[in-house]
Amino acid sequence: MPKPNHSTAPLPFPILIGDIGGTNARFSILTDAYAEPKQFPNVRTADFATIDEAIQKGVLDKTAVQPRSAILAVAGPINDDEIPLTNCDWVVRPKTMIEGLGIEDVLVVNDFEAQALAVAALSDENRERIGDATGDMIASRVVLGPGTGLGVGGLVHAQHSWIPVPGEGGHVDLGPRSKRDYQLFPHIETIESRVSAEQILCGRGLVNLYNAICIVDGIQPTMKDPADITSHALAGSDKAAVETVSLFATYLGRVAGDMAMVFMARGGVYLSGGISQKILPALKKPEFRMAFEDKAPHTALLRTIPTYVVTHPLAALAGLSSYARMPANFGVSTEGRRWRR
Ligand SMILES: Nc1ncnc2c1ncn2[C@@H]1O[C@H](COP(=O)(O)OP(=O)(O)OP(=O)(O)O)[C@@H](O)[C@H]1O
Repeated sequence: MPKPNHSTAPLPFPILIGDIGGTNARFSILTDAYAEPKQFPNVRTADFATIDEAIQKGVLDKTAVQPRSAILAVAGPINDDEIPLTNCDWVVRPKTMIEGLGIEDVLVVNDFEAQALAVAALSDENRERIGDATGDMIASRVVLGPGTGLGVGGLVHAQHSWIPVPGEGGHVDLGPRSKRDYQLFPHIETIESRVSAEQILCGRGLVNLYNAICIVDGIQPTMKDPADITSHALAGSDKAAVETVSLFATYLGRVAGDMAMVFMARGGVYLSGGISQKILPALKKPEFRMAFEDKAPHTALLRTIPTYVVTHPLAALAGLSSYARMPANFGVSTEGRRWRR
């Protein structure tokens, strides 16, 4: 019977690497520490009843390589032998995987830990800088990802290693500051009467903010899809959409600046998730960076911290691969989330 195991011994190669999102799951296999990962086509989670079936049909049936271990990044807390995913019906059951898929060792981590691992070493081709602050200081970092929700992960640099810190940073309070904020915030849909950052800084949050603007300005909302709002905003073809994305950039800058202070992220703040890349031109306008730096009494500190949008198409997989190759460079906790035959 497979058992939970806290071993920090390296996982044996070949290693199956998986980034399991709500809509898509992405897989690759690392055959050894030096080889390029063997990449498999994205799997749509809705196309398979279980993750085990998706791994069998989407990966194992397509290669002669039998992985001995697996590292899987999932959206959601890892508290038990059964890990339900936040935005799809799959349940990750490492014990069942070990029994059914010929894998002997499974480590499950949080999706934003994987994103954090990725930003330890991201080359310039895989990121786009926002603002003038530059530098690749070996120092703590933060990643924020507005997508279906708002994920936040810290990457603390301590004792010569990178320590990813999973958390629920997307659920911090977000408060009004400007006169316009005070008009709009009473109309932002709350969660148990609270405006958490995720009520605004994600796909449905964009719609929430757009609706509040329409209410205050007395206009009929015409858009329900976040992608419509951002495309009208970028094209400059709808005034409320333009303001929505401008304020989204301001609020994202505000929360990103807060996270930078919490983690003393002199190494940089990285924006990932489905939305950041799509609104890159809006993030390059002054609002994001102004809000990021507007952190008295620490404005001078924030001015020195670089901010980037992650443009790597498979950043989480890249982060997990770096860890799988060189586990000694990272302080990844395995307690309660590693299972071995
Ligand atoms: N062009 C766009 N502008 C604004 N929002 C968008 C755009 N395209 C997608 N979105 C929103 O982004 C969210 C999806 O984000 P993301 O791609 O990060 O998903 P995810 O939760 O990581 O899931 P998965 O990993 O399965 O893709 C949805 O709310 C979607 O409506």
